[in-house]
Parts: sequence; structure tokens; C-alpha cells
Amino acid sequence: MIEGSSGSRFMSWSKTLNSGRGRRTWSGVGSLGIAGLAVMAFSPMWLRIVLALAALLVASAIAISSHRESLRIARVIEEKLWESADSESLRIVRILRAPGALNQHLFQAKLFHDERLAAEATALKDLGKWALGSEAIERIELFAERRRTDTIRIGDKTRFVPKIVAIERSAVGPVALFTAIPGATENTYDFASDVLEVSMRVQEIRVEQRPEDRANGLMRMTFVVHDPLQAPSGSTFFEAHAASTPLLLPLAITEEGGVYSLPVHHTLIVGATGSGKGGVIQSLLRQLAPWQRAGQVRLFGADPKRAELKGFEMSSLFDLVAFDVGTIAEMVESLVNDVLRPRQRSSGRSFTLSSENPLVVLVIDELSSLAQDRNFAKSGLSENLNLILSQGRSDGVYVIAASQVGHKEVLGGLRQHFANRIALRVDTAIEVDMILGAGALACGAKPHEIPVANDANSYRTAGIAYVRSDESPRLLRIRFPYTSDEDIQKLLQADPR
Ligand SMILES: Nc1ncnc2c1ncn2[C@@H]1O[C@H](COP(=O)(O)OP(=O)(O)OP(=O)(O)O)[C@@H](O)[C@H]1O
Repeated sequence: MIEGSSGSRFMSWSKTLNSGRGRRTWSGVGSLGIAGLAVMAFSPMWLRIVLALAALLVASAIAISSHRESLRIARVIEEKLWESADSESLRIVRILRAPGALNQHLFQAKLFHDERLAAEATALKDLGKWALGSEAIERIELFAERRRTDTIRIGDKTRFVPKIVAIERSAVGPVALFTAIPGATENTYDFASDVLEVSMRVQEIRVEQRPEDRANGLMRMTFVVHDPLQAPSGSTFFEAHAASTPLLLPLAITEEGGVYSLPVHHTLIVGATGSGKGGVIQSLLRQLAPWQRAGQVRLFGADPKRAELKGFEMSSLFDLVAFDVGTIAEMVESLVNDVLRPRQRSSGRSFTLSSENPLVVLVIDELSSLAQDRNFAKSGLSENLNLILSQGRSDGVYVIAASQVGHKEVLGGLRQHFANRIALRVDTAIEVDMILGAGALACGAKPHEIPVANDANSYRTAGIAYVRSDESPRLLRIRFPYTSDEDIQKLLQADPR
């Protein structure tokens, strides 16, 4: 944290500057000026000219020396700042030196007479100024002032400036915690982050307000400088993180270096072709398999394209895997009549997991293709699926569905029931909020910007996803482990039918 270690030093330098030598110099200059004016009033013209030239020379000398003095002070501050900062903080100091981008922002603000943009630009400029040696004097004054208040006066206007409260490390790069402009949301900084991203040559800038920050009026700006999401191998990951309950499945790594566990609820996985949906389904099955063998989970599969679940026909991991829409419709209807309804009649209480009352999970690959089938509504599938989605949760009947698209037109009202939403690479920005929920794009979810994974880049970006759950609305960027063909074969052959 920079401020904690260097803040008091800034204050004491500020005091030095505002008192002592500085003030004495200026009061000396003032007295000299008055005396000079008095002499000039009673002198002949030639002497007045000589005196005026001499005064000009003295004033220039003073200006030059005070400029040198400010540069010297700037250097000292810079050195002190750098001494007290760790390497991550130094990065941010460098990053904040982006006057080009900030000026551009200011220029736009002026051009469009946009007050909000102007306030934002000032705020950002100040962020940069904080680390700019060449504006040391102003910076010290601002800094000193900011310690008392979050506003500064420029001319006759009061401006709100962000106070950098702390600079923290994160696995992806430095994070600046700063006081937010009153009423600001993550969107307020959209434009600025886009501009800054380019000019600072960082991979990404994320602005986020966590619930704990909101209470303190803080925002955090993360400067993503490296991506820690290297895909772990499936076998290593799942050996190290076996699920200790079927209700919470460790499935992926987070960019903070942790493990992401999916709370089992209705789950929607959306990703364009080749984004890694198959890997996510395999990972889920891997974690659920031991619980299925222990009788705590029953699995049903629907795979209209005969893709990810095809091999499981020959495995007893699933009670049933159906492929054509007619059979899928019958299977889902019987889930409603034989599982959901009886549970609703008998329980009345909330669902408790047991061998008599196992978790029932319907895995659907290619939900979009199912929903677009002309028999989707006619066969009763649409209605029964909606029933499970809207009522199954309290009775332990869940749907985990993968889809290539997340458009409303395709998934219709089904989308709203999914408590967990996972977005792998998608084709369009418009899908982001549709999949992850309102405001996800503004909060920095960029599944549409994940580069296509292919042979040429060794599938470096397959399995990267953003996830959001109703239980924990914080948006996470995660990466699923790599599931090899051998892993899939092992799973397929482990439970022959
Ligand atoms: N987490 C991962 N790490 C590395 N490679 C991965 C990962 N997940 C998937 N891949 C690789 O990316 C490729 C595409 O993955 P996958 O088939 O799961 O995508 P998909 O979204 O299901 O595609 P489609 O919709 O076309 O079936 C595969 O070669 C797979 O091995």
C-alpha cells in the first residue's frame, strides 16, 4: 500500500514547502518590489528603464531557481515514493503516467461540454498527477488537501477528485482503490477505461465496486497486466479438488489463484463453437460421478445433436440419455410426473439430500438447438422444462444446460430461471448481459473479447469463462481444466451399462 507508508512523508514535505524558506523568499521579493516602485517614481526615464530591466532579470532568476527547486523536490518525492513502493505499485505508478489519454479525455469533455465527463476526466487526471513528478508542487498541494477532503477548488469551481486509498496486489496486476465520484457506478468509468486500456498498453482495465467497497464509497480499478489463467490438467485438478458434497462442485481456477466451486442449481453454460462447453460438461460429470455411484445423484441426459453425451448411452452413469426431441420430451415429462410432482406432494418441506431423495440432474447439451426445434412446444417439452426450471429448485431437481447462443429470441423465457450462468467465448457483446444478467458488460465481463481458441494458439483461450451466480452476484473470470480424450474415455468406461 503506497499511501500508508508514504502519506505522512508527503504531508511533511508539503508543510516544508508551504512554510519557512518558501514564504520568506516571496515576502523578501514583495518588499524589494515596493521599494523599487518607490525609487522608480522619482527617477529619470533612462534610470526607470534600467531598473525595470534589472527587475525583470531578478524575477527571471527567481523563477528559474524556484522551478529548479520544484524539480528537485519532485525528484526527492519520486525517489521516496519509489523507495517505499513494492514492484507492483511501481507498475501502477508507471501506468498512471498516461497524460496523453487523460488529455484526450479532457478534450472530449470540453468539446461536448459534458460535465460528467469533465468531472471524470479531472478525477482521472488527478490519478495520473498523483504519480507525475513534473507537477510535484501542485500534486503535493492536492495530496495535502485530499487528506482532509475529496474535493479541490479549480478557479471558482469545486471539483471532486478521487483519493487513492490503497494500491493492492492481485494475481492479474495492481488494483487501485479510490474514492468514487458521488453517484458513480462502474459504467461511469466505461469510456475512461477503454481509453486508458489502449494508452497504458495493459490487457484490460476493470472497474468494480464490491459490496464492501460500496459502504465506504470506494471503487477499485484493476490494471490487468498478466493473465494467470493457465489451464490446469483435468486429472491433476480433480484429484486435488474432489467434491466433498454433490451440492458444491469445484470446477475451475479463478484469476485470483483460487478454486471456483459451482453451487448446484439450474446452470446455463453458453459458448460459441470451440469455446470449451464440452469440457465444462465433462468436468461437471467427473465431479458428480462418485456421488452418482454412491446413490446421492441421478443423472438424465438430453443431447439433440448427439455430441457431448453420445458415448454415455453405454454407461450407467446416466439413468437415461435421449437424443431425438420426442424421446427427450417423454423423459422430461416423466421427470415432472414421477419425480417433481411426488416430491412436491410428499415434502412440503425444503429438500434434504439423501439416498432415498437423491439430487436429480438433467444435463442438456445444445439447449438452443432443442429450443429451436419445431416440436419443442408441440411435444410439451417447453412447458415441462419450464416447470422444472421454475419449481424444481426447492425439490432437488436441476437442469444444467449448454447452449451455443444466449439470445433471448432463442432461449426465450428459459434463461431467467438459471441461477448459475457461465459465459465462455461468445460471438457478440449483446449476449453478455443476456447470459450473465443486467450490468455484467458494464462490470467488465468480456466473453465476447476472448480470442478464438485454435490449433495455432494451442487452444490457449478455450475454457476461459465468466461466471455469475444468484448466490454470489460477484462476477468471476475463471478457467476450466483441460479434459483430454483419455479422461473422457475413462469416464465413459468407468460405469459400463
Ligand atoms: N479448458 C481447456 N483448456 C484447453 N483446451 C481446452 C479446454 N477446454 C476445451 N479445450 C479444447 O478446445 C477445443 C474445443 O473444446 P470443446 O469441444 O469442449 O468446445 P465446444 O464449445 O463444446 O465446441 P462445440 O460447440 O463445437 O462442440 C477442444 O480441442 C478441446 O480439447
